[in-house]
Amino acid sequence: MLKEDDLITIRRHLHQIPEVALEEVETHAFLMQVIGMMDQKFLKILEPKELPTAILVRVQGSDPSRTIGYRTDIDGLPVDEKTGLPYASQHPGKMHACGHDMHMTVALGVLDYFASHQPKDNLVFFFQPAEESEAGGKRAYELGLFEGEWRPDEFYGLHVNPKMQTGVIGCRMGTLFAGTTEVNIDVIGKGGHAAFPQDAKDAVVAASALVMQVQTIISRSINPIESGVITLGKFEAGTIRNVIADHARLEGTIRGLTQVMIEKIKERVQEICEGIERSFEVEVRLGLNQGGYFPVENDPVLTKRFIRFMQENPDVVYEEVPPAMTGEDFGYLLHQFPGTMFWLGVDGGAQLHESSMSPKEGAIQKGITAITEFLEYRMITEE
Ligand SMILES: CC(=O)N[C@@H](CCC[C@H](N)C(=O)O)C(=O)O
Repeated sequence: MLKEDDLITIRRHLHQIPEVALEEVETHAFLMQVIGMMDQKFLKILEPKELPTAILVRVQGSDPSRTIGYRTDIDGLPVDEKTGLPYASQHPGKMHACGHDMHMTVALGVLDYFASHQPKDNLVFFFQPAEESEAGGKRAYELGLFEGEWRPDEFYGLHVNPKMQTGVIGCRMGTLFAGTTEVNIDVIGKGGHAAFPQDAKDAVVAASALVMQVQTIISRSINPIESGVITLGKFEAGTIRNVIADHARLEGTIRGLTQVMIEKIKERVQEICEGIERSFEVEVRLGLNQGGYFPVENDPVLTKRFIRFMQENPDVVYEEVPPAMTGEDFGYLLHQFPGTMFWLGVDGGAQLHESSMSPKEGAIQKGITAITEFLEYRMITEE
């Protein structure tokens, strides 16, 4: 059985080897190594060749009435780590700035427990590549990885929250996280000499106007009682100060707590792009890709039971939370299977995706305890 010190060693190693979506080769190999050291009696492992960095592990139940799924994501972000930790990322420009190293470690701890304490129900653990982009959950589903004995009747998963106290479990009925849509915009103008703007179609000016107009969608086009976000996090254009740029590239993300909100924002972005084309005499190519990042909607019955268990468990501090504008492709899996997503507090100082985000490792054992106790309780309840 993995002890708390082992789990911390595992987490630190995972933290040192972040890999971005669909490139999680070293992470996959290390996860397989740790899983391989567990008691194998009740385990069956699936390494799907169509999604080579994914791993599914099935734990055979002793008297199963259902199969319960538990998902962790495994990818890192293209962020240059600035924590100064002795076990900081060894992969330049990449970091577990979204805490997936913590997610994996908690999942390994829960799996290790059930590998040596046979559960009553079957369990399926899904080590999922590509949460931050490339929709790994949707890919896995569409590849048929959850068919037959791998099909969960219900699915659970967590996300760390650096703004909550270490080990606190946070959840809510209904929508927990927003749905997201990736936005890619290419503004194509005409380059020229900085001194002769009348002969060019400046892509920087057109793209800048586009950025400012897009920001009015939230303040002017949507009901202020409802929630939406549009962030254009990347703007690239130009080569040198005295050449007017012929091309600008914008990349961003739209977020809404309902699909209706996402559709409304998408429609307005499209209209603004058309307007920019006319007013600046440029071409605007808009790409919108939701991929599977649906709003994360918790199942009413399962989530009520989950919340009640956490509220009544003396080993757990539980907090009711508001919905968050973070996205999660677990939203896609929760559209296919009923389930619950929840936060695990890690008191990490900086926010998710910041280069100085540093979760408190005390959350690992607290998370494992809360989840294993919940799963054991779930297995003795009828419905
Ligand atoms: C928890 C978290 O931070 N998730 C990501 C998901 C990204 C979704 C997609 N690639 C997009 O940007 O639209 C997030 O940024 O919320």
